[in-house]
Amino acid sequence: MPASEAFSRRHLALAFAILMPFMALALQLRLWTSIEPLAFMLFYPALVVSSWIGGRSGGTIALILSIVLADWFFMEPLQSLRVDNPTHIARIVAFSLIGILIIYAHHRFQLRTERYQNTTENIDDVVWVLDAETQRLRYVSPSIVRQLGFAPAEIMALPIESALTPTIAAQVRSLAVGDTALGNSVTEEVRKTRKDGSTVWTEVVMTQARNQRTGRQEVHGVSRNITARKYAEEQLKLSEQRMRKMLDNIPTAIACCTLGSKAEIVFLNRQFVRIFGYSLDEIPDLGTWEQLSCPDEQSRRNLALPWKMAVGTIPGESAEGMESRILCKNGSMRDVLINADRLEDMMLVSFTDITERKQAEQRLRHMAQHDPLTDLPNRVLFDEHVGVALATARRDGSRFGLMFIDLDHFKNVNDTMGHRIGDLLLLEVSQRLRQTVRESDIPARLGGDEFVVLLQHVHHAGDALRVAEKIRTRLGEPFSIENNTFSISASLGIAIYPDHGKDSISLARNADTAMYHAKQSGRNAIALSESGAAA
Ligand SMILES: Nc1nc2c(ncn2[C@@H]2O[C@H](COP(=O)(O)OP(=O)(O)OP(=O)(O)O)[C@@H](O)[C@H]2O)c(=O)[nH]1
Repeated sequence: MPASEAFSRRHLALAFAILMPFMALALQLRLWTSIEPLAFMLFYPALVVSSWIGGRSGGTIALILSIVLADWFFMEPLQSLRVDNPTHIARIVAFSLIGILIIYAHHRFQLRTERYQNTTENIDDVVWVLDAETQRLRYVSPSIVRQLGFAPAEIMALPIESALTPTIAAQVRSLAVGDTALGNSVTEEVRKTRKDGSTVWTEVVMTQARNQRTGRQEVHGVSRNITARKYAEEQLKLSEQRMRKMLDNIPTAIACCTLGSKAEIVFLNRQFVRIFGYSLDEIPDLGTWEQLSCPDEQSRRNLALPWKMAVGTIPGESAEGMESRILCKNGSMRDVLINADRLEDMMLVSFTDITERKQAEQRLRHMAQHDPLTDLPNRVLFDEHVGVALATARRDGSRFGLMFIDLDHFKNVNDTMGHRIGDLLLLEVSQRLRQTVRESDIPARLGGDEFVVLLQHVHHAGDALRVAEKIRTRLGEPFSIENNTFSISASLGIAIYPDHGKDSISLARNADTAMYHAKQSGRNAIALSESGAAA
């Protein structure tokens, strides 16, 4: 009830209490001079005030008093009242008014009492009032029986530490010394022990107050049973802890981020930190993570794409399978497969480390395309390069050359110095080939002692012949392998696109034939294909 309303009601009641005796006195002085007026002057204020304050008992007193008053003062005169006498009519009206006011006041108090009792007795919350000065509970609502198993009287008899718990008692004390005009309020959650020994969680809201009747400082409290909510919260916390533990122990790196445009990262599992080296403090949002982990535009796009795709999906759906290369904090690169799953209010992005798988794939691919002894491209890869060179030359109208190289009498090396020295010689030959040709030219080993070089951007046959001569000279220089110094020679055959063939098969055949001619001419020689393009 607002203070101003309480103030006006109280003053209205007091005004009546003062006014009515005077009114009755005036009437009595005129009509019943034989009765001592002061004798009933006391009854009127008593009647009004008892009804005003008293609730049920006050109402009962008011009723008894009104019967006594009516019987004592009104019955006899009423019988002698005469309606043709204006003074008598005024008396009847005045006494009726007094009666109505008493009944009205009593009715208001009954209503208020009932409302108050309904509120405090039927709700599960416990309402209590503490006198700040005595530090004792002045009122505890009956619902305390349901909440703690104690009767209100039992609780009120206890010191506040036991009745309200030491935490609440401390809060109450600090509120009690504060300025009540501020109406400060404190909320605290505490666990209390019930009479049967079980525990109950309560949320206690305490407010400074001043008793309007007595003017004493009080603390009003409402204790609400929140055991069910606490249990649910604890279950939720446990389930969250379990979930985090599970996420921490899976081999996939996980990042959870918000759905907003900033995509703030709210959780990283242990595997994420272990793989990439970044902690949550270092990558608060997706933008920062992209800047740090994606050195190039393409990987940045690949990293962000699953996020963006999943944001557009409905909760529960996911965007899968984008591969990206991530730069880790320690400078190493990791290949990851990124999946994004949209949850209700956030995004769960998982990174599966596929670096080893990628490396294994790379190794297999390399093995399938390279010669194991010299690590030069093998026939498979060489054919791919020739295919690309053909497409480019056809488009640009440019030329390229195919050069076949076969070592002369290599069998002798194997036979005289052993297969191992033969292998080392082949390795050395491959290195000399690499060193002699341009970066853009592609040497390869077709098998045995047969090598081939793809000569890119040849303007005319003379260019290819010059390279061939360089190779022939370089291979003719002495080899020094495991304290064995010896010399070999090689025969080389050249075919130029499109002069000696317009496809890879005819080019290869013509280069091989030219090489055969070089052999035939006495070895350690170079021969240019003599075949025309039609051959
Ligand atoms: N050490 C070694 N020898 C190989 C390898 N592959 C093939 N060879 C040998 O290389 C020799 C190739 O000989 P050919 O090219 O037929 O004949 P050549 O002795 O070189 O004589 P010309 O070619 O006629 O000058 C054979 O003896 C093969 O056994 C290899 O990987 N390592």
